[in-house]
Amino acid sequence: MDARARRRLLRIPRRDPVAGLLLAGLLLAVLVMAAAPLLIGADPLAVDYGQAGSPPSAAHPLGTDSFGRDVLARVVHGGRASLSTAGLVVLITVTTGAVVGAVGGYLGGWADLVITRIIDVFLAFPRLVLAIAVAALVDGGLGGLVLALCAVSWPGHARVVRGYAMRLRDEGYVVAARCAGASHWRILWSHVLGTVLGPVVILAMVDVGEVIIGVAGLSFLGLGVRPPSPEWGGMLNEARAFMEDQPWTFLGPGAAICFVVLAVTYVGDAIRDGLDPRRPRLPERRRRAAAPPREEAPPSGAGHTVPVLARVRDLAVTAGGDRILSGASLEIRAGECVGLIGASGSGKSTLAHVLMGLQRPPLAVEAGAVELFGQDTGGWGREDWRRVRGRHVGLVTQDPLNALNPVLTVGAQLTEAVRAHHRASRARARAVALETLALVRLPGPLERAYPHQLSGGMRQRVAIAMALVNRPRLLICDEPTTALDVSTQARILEELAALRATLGIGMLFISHDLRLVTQVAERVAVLHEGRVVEYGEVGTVVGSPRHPCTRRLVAAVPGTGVAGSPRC
Ligand SMILES: Nc1ncnc2c1ncn2[C@@H]1O[C@H](COP(=O)(O)OP(=O)(O)OP(=O)(O)O)[C@@H](O)[C@H]1O
Repeated sequence: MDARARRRLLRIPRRDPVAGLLLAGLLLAVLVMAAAPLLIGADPLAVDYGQAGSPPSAAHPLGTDSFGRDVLARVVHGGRASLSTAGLVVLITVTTGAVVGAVGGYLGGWADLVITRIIDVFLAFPRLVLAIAVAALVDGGLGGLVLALCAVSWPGHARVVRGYAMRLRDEGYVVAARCAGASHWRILWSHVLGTVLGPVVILAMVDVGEVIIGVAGLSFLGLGVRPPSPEWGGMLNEARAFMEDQPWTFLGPGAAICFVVLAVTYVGDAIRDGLDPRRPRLPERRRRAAAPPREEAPPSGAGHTVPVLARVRDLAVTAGGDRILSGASLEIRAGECVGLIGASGSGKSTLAHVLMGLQRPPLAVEAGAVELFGQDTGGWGREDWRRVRGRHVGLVTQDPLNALNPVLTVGAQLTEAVRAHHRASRARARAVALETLALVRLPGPLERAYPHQLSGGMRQRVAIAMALVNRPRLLICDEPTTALDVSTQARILEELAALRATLGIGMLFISHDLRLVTQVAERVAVLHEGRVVEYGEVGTVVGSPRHPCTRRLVAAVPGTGVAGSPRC
């Protein structure tokens, strides 16, 4: 677990005081159970018929049962059996499920087929019925109970882990590890199991509650811990006959089961939320009170009265305490192209995401403002952003394969994009889609192609068509040509410039290559460590760069003759 995850875990009691209290209660309960022989004087097995069925008193705070045994001592000692059995079951099931699921999902083929069939067989039976059958078959007291609960619990874990492993199998870093010659077992251990560990631990926490109920349930049915040894489920079973006359005999174990199951489940949930770096630290946007705009932004086409399409003012963005953007400002006017340039990690994509309202926790806007079409986006809600994204602002990213759905044809995706914003018939939407394909110089029949059937350049054109299909007023291009070869890059740039002229749209062109920016942009903003350090006409910025970072970027363009500092 990395330091950030540890910090997030330690912050849980502050973020969620109820979880903190329940965790403290659980730890206290475990401590009391562990030190039971020292703390509780009464013997949980000592029978005293003279005291049988006594109500709670100073000598017996939870009363005695029908054999005169101290209920408090039995609850505390019984908790040791319940919790240790549950812990053992969870440990075995999580390990088995993770290993089996990871092997099946990662290896695929016959191994996966056999594993999934076995999982299916286990999952086909109702959990409790299967557990009862196994426990009855083994008839081995505590050992049989553990075996029965493991038998019904591991398939659920295996199925979840298998799903993760199948996805991870084709992840770039796993493929890279394969290409580097790593063995299957090494990849399984460090890449697959290492990655699924987080979700598996969370699943295990949530499972603890269910297993405690399982232990209690089987013991209640006489299939677990054997009398006279105390165990919560077994105690409930014994108390059943005396429920009306001696209610205290079932209140103790009943309350213990309820508390532990509720506390473990709640704390498990809180840990899952706490470990998820995408969860917000505060309810989103609590800081901002501005009313969201209910009016749709002005439509594209004739009649634009707002010259500035986007304005970013002193934008400060953090991610879990780290500053990503600090006081970034720029504006994009209708019809112009602004280049945003900076070294890797300077915050370019983050700025683009904030402009599209796409930032997710841990990224948080701490200060400053983003205006789109003259409106402050600070108070916009999900629906406001949905109406603007794709309709008035389009985004083109550097990886079109990620932006396109692999199982839908190009035509279907373009049509869907039109219909997301317009009440257009399928035929009308298709006509717009074809028109847009022509605009990016792709032939109409391509609408029937799937993304994987296209070349990199064609895919990027489709991604541009997707961004333009609703004729937005502002296009954000986040390194749109990075993944392309030089000649395709040049063609795409020419086409973007032509489209800008034809459609009259404003454009933010993000790149780390100043040469590209000078080809398409009129003005350029240089981003360095989250700050716009230089902003102006391309000719001025390139001709007489003032900031060392700009000088470095300019120096990297052959033929400029400007000396740059060693580091940007
Ligand atoms: N979701 C996130 N959580 C935490 N940190 C993030 C997140 N997104 C971005 N960052 C951090 O913000 C910084 C800027 O990232 P960003 O992707 O905006 O840079 P960039 O200039 O676009 O880089 P590149 O040119 O390499 O794409 C980086 O240090 C990155 O680690």
